[in-house]
Amino acid sequence: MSGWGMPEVAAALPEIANEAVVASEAPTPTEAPAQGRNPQEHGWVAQNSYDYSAYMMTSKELAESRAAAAAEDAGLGLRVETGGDWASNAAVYEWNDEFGDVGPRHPELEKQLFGQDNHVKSGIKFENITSIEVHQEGNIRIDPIRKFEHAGLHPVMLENIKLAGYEVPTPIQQYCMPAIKLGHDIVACAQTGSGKTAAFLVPILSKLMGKAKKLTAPRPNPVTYQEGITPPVRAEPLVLIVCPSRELATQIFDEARRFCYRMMFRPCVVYGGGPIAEQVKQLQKGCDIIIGTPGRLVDFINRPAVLTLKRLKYMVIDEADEMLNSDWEAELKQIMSGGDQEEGSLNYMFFSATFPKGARDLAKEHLAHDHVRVRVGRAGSSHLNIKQEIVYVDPSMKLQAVEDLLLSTPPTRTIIFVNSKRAADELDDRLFNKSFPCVSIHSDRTQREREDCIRSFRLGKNPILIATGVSARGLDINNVMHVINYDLPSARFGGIEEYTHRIGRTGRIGNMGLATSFYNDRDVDLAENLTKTLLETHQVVPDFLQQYVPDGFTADGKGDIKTLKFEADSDYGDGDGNGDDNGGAALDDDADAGGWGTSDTPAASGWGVAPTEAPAAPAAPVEGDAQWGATQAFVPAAGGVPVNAATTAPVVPSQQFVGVSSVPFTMPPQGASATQGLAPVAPVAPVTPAAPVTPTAPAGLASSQFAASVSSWGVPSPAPSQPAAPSNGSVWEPPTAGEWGTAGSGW
Ligand SMILES: Nc1ncnc2c1ncn2[C@@H]1O[C@H](COP(=O)(O)OP(=O)(O)OP(=O)(O)O)[C@@H](O)[C@H]1O
Repeated sequence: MSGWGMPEVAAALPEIANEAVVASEAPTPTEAPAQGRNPQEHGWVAQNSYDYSAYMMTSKELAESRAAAAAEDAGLGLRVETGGDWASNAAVYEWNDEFGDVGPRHPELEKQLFGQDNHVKSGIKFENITSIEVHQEGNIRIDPIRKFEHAGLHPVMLENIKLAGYEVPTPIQQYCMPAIKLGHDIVACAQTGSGKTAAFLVPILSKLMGKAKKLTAPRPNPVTYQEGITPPVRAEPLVLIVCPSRELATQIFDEARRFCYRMMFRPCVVYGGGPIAEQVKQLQKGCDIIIGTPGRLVDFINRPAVLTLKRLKYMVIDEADEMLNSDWEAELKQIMSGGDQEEGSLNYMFFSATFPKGARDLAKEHLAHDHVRVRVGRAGSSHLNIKQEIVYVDPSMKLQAVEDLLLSTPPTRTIIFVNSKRAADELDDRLFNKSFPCVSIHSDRTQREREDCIRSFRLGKNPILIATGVSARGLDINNVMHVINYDLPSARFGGIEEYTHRIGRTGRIGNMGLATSFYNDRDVDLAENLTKTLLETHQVVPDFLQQYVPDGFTADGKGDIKTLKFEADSDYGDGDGNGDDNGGAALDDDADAGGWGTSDTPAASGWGVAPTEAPAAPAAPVEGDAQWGATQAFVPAAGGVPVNAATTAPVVPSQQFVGVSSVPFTMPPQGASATQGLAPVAPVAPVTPAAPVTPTAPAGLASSQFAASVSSWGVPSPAPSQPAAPSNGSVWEPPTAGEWGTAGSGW
């Protein structure tokens, strides 16, 4: 991959509209950070602890306190929730019966919906998204649109698209908009962060708009509505969107709130954990678009006085491969055909960034014969805007490694993935006690805690989020510049698909991002697919993965990526006359290359109503435990100096088996910190780097720009007999002048 220059990185770290968010009450970490290892000295904001007292409040007390918090957010130009509490109560455009076809503007709401930081803005590498080859399969071929203006959208929808800041449609949107307009069912696969939500929401709403008054169910007029007095109505939605996690459901709801602006469609969201009574109240005001997690949807489908699907016109299954895995089978069956919808008059749509063959076969059972199949790139592929670093970290060294990493990277919103709830709790504790502004989320947390956590991460109050993989899918948060796989997903639980979803939390919609994954000998089951993924996206393959580089590729990753075989190819075998057709900009005449993705077992379940998580990984041994180290365990001393655990003597460079070092990371220029709400990066004295490799500032960059913290994080097994060649990412090298990592350096 070509190097990223500092100007690009600086551009990827946008200007801060609102500088520092004042830390509420600085908590007292139980350990004082060691000299030079205080996160605040490295530009991270002070910690904001959870307000646990909020979880003990009555609903009334909570509503008051939330209203105050919402007012504070409003001051920052950020999202305001009416009712001041649950995400499901967020403001929607309320339609007055007096309106004609389109409602008048509402400046305050407009600011809330389309304001500065409420969703991810497209980045400077947008063309990397738009230039990916698009493949169509099956009998129906769609002529893509190249501009929103060519999609035959309702004028108010075009205005909303402008308000959202979208200029050109992404490839998946180019195909889905005309396909939906023509009335086809769809199965669609496109990279993370490539605008799949708008690809279905925009054309569906626009198409329904023409017949809105005829199609929508009667509802109370919001102007005269009085809670407890106005008789409630039954929700009779036209569109149902199912997705696997509560966070994703509320996020799609937010997108629906944007695109329903000035239209008569009223969106609602239902999800587990939130109070049913509140959600019922919303449904009873009328609901045309319902978004939900499977368990809660089934709950409501079983209450026909509250919800009926008899008017339904569109059913969208987002994160379809996840939803079609057996963990959700009963719920999905009931949602898809167990309500009172008329199957024949319904359009089904399946969307995901990964789509193993087993899931595609299941999806076909619901799709009309003449459905449209479109995929952007290979199903499950990642894109070039995410720089992927795989570093060897002995399990006993992970904590040290993650600290080093956080101290040597610019403070930016960072998501750290772990494989179990316990690991999330533990890592949160450890980092919090070292003064890192972190929060954590997993399925054992109450819904209130989950919403608070995401909110505080979104606002940049706590810009480090520790999460189990269940949060991987769909989360779309502005300026997440770094994803760290503290644990890599095991092949049994999500494997390479989950890896793709996790790293896809950064580098969205043309923005650039970095994904650092800690690899060790337990991750061998992922090694082959991981290596192919690195090669496919022109990333550096480190030494310890070289043995998985397929024939035809050189050690530095050169080779024909079309020859990379991922397990499953086109759904249409040879000889059926319906082969893969490339509808994208550049023709790819090798239909076998890439294909739809792997046919691995479906990914582990998300965290809707019946979450099942990957079982806890075997407990990591205590630091220095020889079991997980290779021939030597290097224990970095304070300040990151590697020492030999056995002797505690500093390691002499020529003796050491170099694992992977934390490579100094050039700090962005002042004022270009990535995280809204983060304190501006203060110039800090670099942590004194020491043997074995002394980072020297590349010419043209002041050494104070480095937050250097060099340590050794373990040794790959089998350990190389010689220090690894410095060309493949496993040994630290100073970045070349003006570059933020090159193909030859660690970062
Ligand atoms: N044409 C566009 N131009 C600019 N921004 C866009 C466009 N389409 C969508 N976006 C924005 O891009 C971001 C990512 O979109 P979205 O969440 O739909 O991605 P996705 O493909 O569903 O990703 P994932 O697979 O991770 O769920 C959103 O913030 C969305 O508002």
